Amino acid sequence: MDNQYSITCEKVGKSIAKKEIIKDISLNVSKGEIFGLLGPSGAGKTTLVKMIAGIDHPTNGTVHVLSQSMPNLDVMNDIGYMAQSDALYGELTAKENLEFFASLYGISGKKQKERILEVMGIVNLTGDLNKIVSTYSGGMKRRLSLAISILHEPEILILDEPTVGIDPVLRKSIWDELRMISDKGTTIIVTTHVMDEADKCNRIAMMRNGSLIATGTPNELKETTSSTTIEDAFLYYGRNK
Ligand SMILES: Nc1ncnc2c1ncn2[C@@H]1O[C@H](COP(=O)(O)OP(=O)(O)OP(=O)(O)O)[C@@H](O)[C@H]1O
Repeated sequence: MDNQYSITCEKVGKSIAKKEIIKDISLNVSKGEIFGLLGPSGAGKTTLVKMIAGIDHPTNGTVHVLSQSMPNLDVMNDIGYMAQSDALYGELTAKENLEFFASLYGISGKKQKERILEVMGIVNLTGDLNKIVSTYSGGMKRRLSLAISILHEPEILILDEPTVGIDPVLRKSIWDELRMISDKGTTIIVTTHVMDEADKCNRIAMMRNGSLIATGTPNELKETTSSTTIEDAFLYYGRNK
């Protein structure tokens, strides 16, 4: 196994109830990259990231994360996963939510207190630490979910539509946070259907109907298709593949 990559998918396929949802996907993600999976609703982004996160099995092919074949319980401790819908305890405060998840990761005592303050600082929610989560706005919940996913300082961060339903100002602040996290060496996979977000990734894989239609840096994809925007490049590949 070539371990220059943090994540490798080789000929990955997934069928559910005889329907082929993911078709023959191969991709590599390098350490410290922000890798975007871009595609319309139903393209298969969530299904693919669940297999990378080790929550689901491929029907065909292999997924390796940190050189280990997935699913693998040990590697799952090195992964932070933020699902599409927030998995938070609404009746508890943000601090209580963070304490619960920190305990699950075996972070306790002084380290737990420090880390909770650190991640809430990163997502700009320090002043809201003691508020009940059900009183949070949608954007605040998304940011709290992000804080939880990075609590244990995972090497790999998998974010399924982290900015869906979030206004442009908050979206920018989340992207600034992601850039900061990746600069520290964390490998990030992020799914999105927002074309201008894809432009912020180091590399993108464009998905449609369960297949990859193109992979490259945003500039490569635009230059190869003589497009000025990622949206035009996506439309080009959609027409021609
Ligand atoms: N458990 C399941 N049973 C049957 N079909 C499923 C199941 N999970 C996903 N699918 C189908 O697989 C396809 C891909 O779904 P997936 O959620 O991976 O897409 P997506 O690109 O993440 O879309 P979105 O952006 O809307 O979340 C869809 O057609 C969906 O209906």
